[in-house]
Amino acid sequence: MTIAATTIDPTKGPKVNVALIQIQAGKEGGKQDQIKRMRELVVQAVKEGNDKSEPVHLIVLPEMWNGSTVSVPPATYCLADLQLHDELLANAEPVPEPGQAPSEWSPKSETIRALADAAIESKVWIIGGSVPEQGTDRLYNTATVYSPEGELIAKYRKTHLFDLCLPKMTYKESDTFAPGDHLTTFDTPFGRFGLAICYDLRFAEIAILASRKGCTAVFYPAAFNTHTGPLHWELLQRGRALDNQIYIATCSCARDEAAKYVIYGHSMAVSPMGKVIATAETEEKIVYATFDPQHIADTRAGIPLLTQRRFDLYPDILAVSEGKAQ
Ligand SMILES: NC(=O)CCC(=O)C(=O)O
Repeated sequence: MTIAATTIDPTKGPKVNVALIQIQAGKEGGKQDQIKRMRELVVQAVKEGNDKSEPVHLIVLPEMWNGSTVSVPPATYCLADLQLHDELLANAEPVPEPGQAPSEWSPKSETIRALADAAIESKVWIIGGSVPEQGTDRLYNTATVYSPEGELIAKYRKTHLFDLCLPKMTYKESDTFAPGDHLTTFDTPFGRFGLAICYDLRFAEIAILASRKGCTAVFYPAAFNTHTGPLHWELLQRGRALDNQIYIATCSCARDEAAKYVIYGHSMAVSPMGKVIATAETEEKIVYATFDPQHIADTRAGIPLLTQRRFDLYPDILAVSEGKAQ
């Protein structure tokens, strides 16, 4: 397998200003309250960017931010609590396909429509975090992307589900959700970007492929946990950025210490040199970062990983894992 490089060039083009909205989810109120808060924060991010003369081009929301109750917070997929399934079903909605006209969207797609409206209202690109998608027969953990015209540009169903068995916690996201079956990149006037969700960050291949396809950055809407977060969260992001010499950005929900699943927070942007360029603590906050193609160029010129890669020496990784090659 040759992972072909692309002609899309992340070392050229305009800078892009991003805002990562670390929204508080699930503390009180319901889905409509979450949607209302999301819209306020999008407006605030755009205003703050304009006030600083650094207009925000692209806004990111976290994983499962549209959840509702105190007792069963979003991103709590531990099916030891059977209520959870009902909760996710209650918040789930159909997610249209990219390119489908908004007039054809289901009236039940409330979060999707609100995200599209927010993009139009603020004339900004939005990565709408993820929501529970009601598919024809299964639920998916699905992220979406909107243009400033409110078009649904891309849709990504989490491909690696959070099934973890640690001494202090067991999660089996795959009991609730079905995995997606394809990876996603999307194009904007300021470059190509990769999109994945939370636990996907642990799978290096997604960022490798995104970088080979010419992405400037990979975005991960997320809701990491407080057991693994302290050791792994920043390390994974810096590793993904450094290996691929691209930007990496995560957007988490804010922390609620009283929740059953305590979210780590610490939304973050990391440079191609592996430096944390912007981050939050645990509270609700908007994190701002600028991605500069020239910095990608300088990093790649100084440490020429791309031209030194020896694909002639690397075996066909997929074939090896399938037992078709050694
Ligand atoms: N929502 C998730 O995918 C959580 C992933 C996580 O916490 C991890 O340790 O991995």
